[in-house]
Amino acid sequence: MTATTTRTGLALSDVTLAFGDGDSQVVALDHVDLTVTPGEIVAIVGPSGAGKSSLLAVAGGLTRPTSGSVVVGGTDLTSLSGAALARFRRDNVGFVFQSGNLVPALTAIDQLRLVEKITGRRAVKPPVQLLAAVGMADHAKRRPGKLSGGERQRVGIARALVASPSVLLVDEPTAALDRRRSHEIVELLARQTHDFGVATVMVTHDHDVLEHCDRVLEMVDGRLAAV
Ligand SMILES: Nc1ncnc2c1ncn2[C@@H]1O[C@H](COP(=O)(O)OP(=O)(O)OP(=O)(O)O)[C@@H](O)[C@H]1O
Repeated sequence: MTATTTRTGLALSDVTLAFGDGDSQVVALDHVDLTVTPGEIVAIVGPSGAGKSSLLAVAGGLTRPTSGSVVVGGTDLTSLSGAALARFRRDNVGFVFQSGNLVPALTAIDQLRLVEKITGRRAVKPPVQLLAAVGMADHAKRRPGKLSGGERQRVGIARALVASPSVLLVDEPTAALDRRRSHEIVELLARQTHDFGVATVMVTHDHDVLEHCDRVLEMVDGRLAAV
């Protein structure tokens, strides 16, 4: 069996996330069900304050839901204690943020090697190959200050794949990019999702890039619905 068929992606079942209580209670996620299979990229759109970032935070084990279950690669995150959850997240969840979130002092290749060092695990593909897969082989020795926004985003995507995560969570990856680069980045995310068999959830305001995704869902008032 390949790694793809043994993994189970992401499953959120009846997830609710509430902040505060009484009159001031805010329900950020309201009985959300979401299953993303390995090799599938799902886009989440929706108005500001609808709960999109909350969904990513809960799916990645950064925030515990008030109720419901979150299963990543077959493990129920709600069953893990703090330290175990942090370890699990490090080894199984990849995050890609708006601007790449790279370490300024490190070259592109060293951003990837740092993850190998921190996790103590060798990447499934060597860092050089991961950089080549995102079209950054020629820029391996450059630091973020010498890269464009799109290039930084590519390195961020390669870095998120180092630990061979079950789940890739992507927040507004095209916010800092022009139209052409936005298409390139989301096409790349979709290709890597399919090639690596990772279950990807991407939050975006950019309706232009939705064509590259396997499924589009809309979040309104903490609820998810098909578009
Ligand atoms: N730590 C918190 N404490 C209290 N309320 C919060 C907290 N985090 C988020 N919220 C509230 O939960 C709701 C959902 O917020 P969330 O950031 O998930 O929305 P979003 O769809 O990502 O918005 P945007 O598109 O503006 O980033 C909002 O009403 C927000 O004010």
